[in-house]
Amino acid sequence: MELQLALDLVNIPEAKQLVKEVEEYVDIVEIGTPVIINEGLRAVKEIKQEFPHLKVLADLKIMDAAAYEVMKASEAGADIITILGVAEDLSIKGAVEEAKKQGKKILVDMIGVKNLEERAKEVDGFGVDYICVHTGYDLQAVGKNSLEDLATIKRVVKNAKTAIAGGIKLNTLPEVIKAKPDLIIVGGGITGQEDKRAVAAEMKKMIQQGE
Ligand SMILES: O=C(CO)[C@H](O)[C@H](O)COP(=O)(O)O
Repeated sequence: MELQLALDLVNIPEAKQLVKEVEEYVDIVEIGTPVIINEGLRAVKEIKQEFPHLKVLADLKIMDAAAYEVMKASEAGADIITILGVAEDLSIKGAVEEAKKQGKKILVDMIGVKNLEERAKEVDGFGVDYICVHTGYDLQAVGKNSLEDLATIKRVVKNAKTAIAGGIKLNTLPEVIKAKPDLIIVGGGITGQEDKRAVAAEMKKMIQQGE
C-alpha cells in the first residue's frame, strides 16, 4: 500500500515547504486540481525538479482532449495523470495510449460515476493503471465516504491497482487499511494538521503494519 499526499489549497512555495516536512513518509505527491488551476503545470514541474525521488501525480481530472493533456502533464514531469471515469471511452483509451508512449501512468477518478461496478469493469479493460474511488469535498460535507465503493471496485477490478480518496484522517485510516487498497490518498488529513510530519509518520507506520 502506498501513501499519496494531496496538495490542494496551497501555492507553489507552500507546496514545497509541505513536501519537505513529510517527504520521508509519502510515496506520491499529488498536485491537486485547485493548485493546477491557480499555478498551472509549473507546479508539477517545480515539485518534480525539487523532489525527483518522489512520484508526482498531476490531478488534471481530464474530461476531453485527453492525449494532448496527458502529453503536456508528462512534459511537465508528472509520473501519474488523472482522468475522470465519466469521460468518454475514447478519451480514456487515448490517455492510456499517450501515457504508455511517455512512460507514465493513468489514474481514473471515479468521482460522480453512478454505475460504479459496471464502469470500473469497463475502464479496467482499457489498460489504466489505477482506479480510484473518491468522495469529493461536496459529499464529504454531508457525511459520505468511499469505503463501500472501495469494496465494490475491489470485487470487480482485475488488472488496475485500486485507490481511495476523500476525507481520510488518522482516525478513519484503520478501516481504510483493512480494506487493502493499493493506494491511499490523503489531503487535509495531513495538510490540515498542526504537526504534519508526525501525522504523516504515523500514517506511514500504520500502513506498513497493515501490509
Ligand atoms: O482530489 C481531491 C479533491 O477533488 C483531493 O485531492 C482528494 O479528495 C484528497 O483530499 P482530502 O483528503 O482533503 O479529501
